[in-house]
Amino acid sequence: MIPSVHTGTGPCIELRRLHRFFGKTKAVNDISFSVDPGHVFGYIGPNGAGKTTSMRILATLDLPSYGDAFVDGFSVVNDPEYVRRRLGFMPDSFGTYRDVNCREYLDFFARAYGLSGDDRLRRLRWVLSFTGTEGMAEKPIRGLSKGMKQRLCLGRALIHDPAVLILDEPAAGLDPRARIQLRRMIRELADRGKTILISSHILTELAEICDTVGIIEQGQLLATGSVEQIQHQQASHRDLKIRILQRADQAARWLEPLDQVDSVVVDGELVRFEFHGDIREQADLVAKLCGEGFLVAEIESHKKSLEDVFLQVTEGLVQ
Ligand SMILES: Nc1ncnc2c1ncn2[C@@H]1O[C@H](COP(=O)(O)OP(=O)(O)OP(=O)(O)O)[C@@H](O)[C@H]1O
Repeated sequence: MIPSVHTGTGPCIELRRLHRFFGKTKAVNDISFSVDPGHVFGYIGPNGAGKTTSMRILATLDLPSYGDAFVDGFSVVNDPEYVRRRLGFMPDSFGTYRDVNCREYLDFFARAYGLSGDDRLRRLRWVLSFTGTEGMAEKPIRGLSKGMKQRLCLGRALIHDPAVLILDEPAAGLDPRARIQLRRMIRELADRGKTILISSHILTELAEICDTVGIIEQGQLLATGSVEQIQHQQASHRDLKIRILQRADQAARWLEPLDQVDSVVVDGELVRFEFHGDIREQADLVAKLCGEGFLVAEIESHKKSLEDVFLQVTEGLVQ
């Protein structure tokens, strides 16, 4: 019996120096990372970054040019049969099974995974209920909305109760409510012990549900860590607005030559500038201003938004 959650002690998903070349295109160019059991890893990158290629390798649908990927320590190259039973893959495009209904569709995949008898029926009932598709069970797939098709596709990935889920842009094309519902489902699956790799173009989309994110561009991992860590690493640049009672113009002249200060603008009592430093250095700066006798009355400090961080890390390069 294959366990439905990870039972070992090592990482549940691991990419080790993974490479995949298509002619001259380095779709995946030396990517390594690992995902701990029960964690959600957000794989974020612009079009053509290499997300789908690496996910397809993990799902044993393609092979690396060099390197390897592992599920529960089993290699996608050497043990693809084992890996396939342990993971559920939701591709970025839904297959064409227009004339079968949802129950028949899920039943087909349940049988393909070797489920039979009461086990199969129980699993079908659970998947229809979890994905909120039970009301659609007898409806032909051709009549489903995009959101319902995505739910059914997630149901297919879950039908054999895999420990690992690889979800390639599951939220693409969904309306805001459907996105929120999908996020809730993914978080619930992680809380039940599933290990999840999920891709998106949009960092903010995944920020709430991911334990860790990796930002990928042109086949390379540019940054990895929790959303807070990445934001902190990249947010060495803040917009500061300081209200200085009296002598604001003198304070601006004092600030201008400092290495960490740029683009100083004075507007009455307000002094606005870009500050290249962390929160500690910001505190030091304010202390020095006070030490110089300036009456600092208010401070507003704006960290970079997640969108800004994403744009800063990636260069918008397409190959
Ligand atoms: N079968 C293939 N043959 C040739 N080139 C390919 C093939 N599959 C992918 N590529 C190329 O590899 C690069 C990475 O593509 P991939 O689909 O992995 O990116 P992605 O991050 O998933 O992009 P998107 O967000 O647009 O789906 C692209 O330049 C793409 O054109």
